[in-house]
Amino acid sequence: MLSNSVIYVGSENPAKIKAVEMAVAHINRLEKERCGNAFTLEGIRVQGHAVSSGVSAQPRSDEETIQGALNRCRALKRKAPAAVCIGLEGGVQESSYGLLLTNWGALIDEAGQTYIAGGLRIPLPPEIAEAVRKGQELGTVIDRYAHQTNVRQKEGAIGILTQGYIDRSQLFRDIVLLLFGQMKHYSAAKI
Ligand SMILES: O=P(O)(O)OP(=O)(O)OP(=O)(O)OC[C@H]1O[C@@H](n2cnc3c(O)ncnc32)[C@H](O)[C@@H]1O
Ligand SMILES: [Mg+2]
Repeated sequence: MLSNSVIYVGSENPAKIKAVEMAVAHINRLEKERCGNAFTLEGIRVQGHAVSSGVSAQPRSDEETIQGALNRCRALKRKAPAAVCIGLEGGVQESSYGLLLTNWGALIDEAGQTYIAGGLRIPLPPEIAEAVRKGQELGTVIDRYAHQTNVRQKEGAIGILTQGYIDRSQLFRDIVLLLFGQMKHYSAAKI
């Protein structure tokens, strides 16, 4: 059990906050099945706070995207030193297979240990990739592509490009599970 009853997320984007809530619910279900009461997040509240990512609005490499996730959780940790803080960041990465959609997360635990984890990645279609390479934000380009508004706060580019088989919250949920999983693994008996 965490001593602090709030987990902070460095964003007010509902897709990201929902992702952390989904991860917490998944862990509680899993731990109940395993009767592993040592690691429960029962009763934990998830709270979003807008903080600066400290990188460009559209990170263009894994390095920059990881940095953005780290900056977000470090900014939160300065505000709430005793809490678990999470930063989630979307970005793109150039490859010989096209421009890839990428997502990264970072978590600082109660003891101050930092963990990072990456998410699923798929190539962006050439017309989206071209617009992003020219300097536009993916969030803007995907809205135009999907004839929708605020896709980034809903199913995300991943949801649009996979017909909703995987949406942005599910993608970030898995990243958050990788973060909590590592936290549990490396901090073992402490929780
Ligand atoms: O309020 P914040 O937390 O900043 O949420 P955001 O939607 O802007 O998300 P990010 O800053 O993490 O994403 C960086 C950029 O990549 C874009 N992006 C990344 N993944 C996306 C997705 O799945 N759908 C739409 N836009 C995405 C987003 O619009 C930003 O321009
Ligand atoms: Mg942003």
